[in-house]
Amino acid sequence: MKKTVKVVAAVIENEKDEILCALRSHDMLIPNMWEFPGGKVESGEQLQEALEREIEEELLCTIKAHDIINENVHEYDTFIIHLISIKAELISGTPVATEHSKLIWMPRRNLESLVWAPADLPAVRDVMKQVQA
Ligand SMILES: Nc1nc2c([nH]c(=O)n2[C@H]2C[C@H](O)[C@@H](COP(=O)(O)OP(=O)(O)OP(=O)(O)O)O2)c(=O)[nH]1
Repeated sequence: MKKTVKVVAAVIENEKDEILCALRSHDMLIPNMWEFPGGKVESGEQLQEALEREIEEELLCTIKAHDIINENVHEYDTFIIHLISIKAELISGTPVATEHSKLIWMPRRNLESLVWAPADLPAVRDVMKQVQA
């Protein structure tokens, strides 16, 4: 039976209506695909708490995690992912790619031009549909 992993991912927007996108490096699982940065939820952790920790560890900046935008269960060849994409706000610092090969701020309307990890596509569509408040 395939293992299911619970992953939280941050949809961080800047003041120019651009979204932070991260390119998985060639030596990561699901290599060379774009994702919303984040990682696995540890046992006993709240979703928002897990996301804030992962971003601090991976991007060396502080975010505040808000509401869930999309939840998607996707079956990869070797595991099943329960991906929870969460709206988040940059509180301090500048995101730095410590594990990813690249970070970019992408205008919301252009998100679909990137090659996303397959599990992310429903979240990407939802993010593109959201209009600026
Ligand atoms: N972070 C993140 N992972 C994603 C996304 N879409 C997607 O399929 N994944 C997959 C890739 C990985 O197999 C898994 C998350 O693993 P990870 O390597 O980012 O998480 P982690 O930092 O907690 O992992 P680890 O190094 O502790 O093993 O989920 C996404 O948008 N964000």
